[in-house]
Amino acid sequence: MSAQTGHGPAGGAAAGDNVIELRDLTVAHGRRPAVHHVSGTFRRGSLTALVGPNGAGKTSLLRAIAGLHAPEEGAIRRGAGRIALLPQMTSLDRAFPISCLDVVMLGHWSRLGALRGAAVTDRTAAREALLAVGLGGFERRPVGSLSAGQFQRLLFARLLVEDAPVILLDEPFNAVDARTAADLLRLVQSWHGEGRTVLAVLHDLDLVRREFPDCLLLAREPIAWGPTAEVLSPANRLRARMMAEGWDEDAGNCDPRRSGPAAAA
Ligand SMILES: Nc1ncnc2c1ncn2[C@@H]1O[C@H](COP(=O)(O)OP(=O)(O)OP(=O)(O)O)[C@@H](O)[C@H]1O
Repeated sequence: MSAQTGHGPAGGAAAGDNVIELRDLTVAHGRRPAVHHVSGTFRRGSLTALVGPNGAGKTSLLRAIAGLHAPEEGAIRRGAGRIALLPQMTSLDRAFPISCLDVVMLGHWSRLGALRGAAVTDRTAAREALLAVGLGGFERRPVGSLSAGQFQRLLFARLLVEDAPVILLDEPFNAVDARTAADLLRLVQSWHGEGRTVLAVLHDLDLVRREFPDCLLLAREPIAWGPTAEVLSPANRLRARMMAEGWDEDAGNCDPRRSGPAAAA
């Protein structure tokens, strides 16, 4: 498969290229919108950074795309293929008594179903995934004994065996050292090279400019979506900051007749 880039509100691609399409999407907690009026498409093979201030709705949007949070309004059209999600590390309970190999095996079960017994080849693939993320020999280690960086490597090993065409990453390089971040970034780049569609929540804008061809800048609503250099203009970043600062946490849903992103990339 060859990698493609380019997507956003303007679209322009053939429908089959659009792996995920957001139609005037609002995601809410209770009746309070976390993010609203997002419209646009992620093209097959695109590599997109999802950026924005704290509380901008990035995690909420990611979870909605993954199917873990139903839209309050609007719709998400998902093309064929599974979606794998790497949650924020802080949201995971690492005290759970489970071995590293078993965590990686969970990637098989999400792909093939929990009722199917593990085959020898599945265990081999899980061991190979551990090796690929630099955790060879960690098979029997309880996850609770891992450092933050090792734990993130482990979750990437699980993504490797999940083998999903669409991969969502929530702050994948948070709380890991530079070497671990570089190793994990190489995996992300290899997924992009294989034609997978990758969307990653990130805060490091220098990294985004260097490594992510496309970007969605969010501040409860899309500020801009498209080629990274254009999206991360000083004017767009200022607007995102002002939108985030001016947001009323207690506001309910707004007029549903309003639609479309605030600004196209
Ligand atoms: N489970 C929840 N229940 C109620 N409100 C929530 C919940 N999760 C998120 N929110 C609210 O939704 C809004 C968006 O949060 P979200 O975590 O999606 O933002 P974010 O851009 O990922 O933030 P950060 O960069 O700080 O991780 C915030 O106001 C947050 O308080």
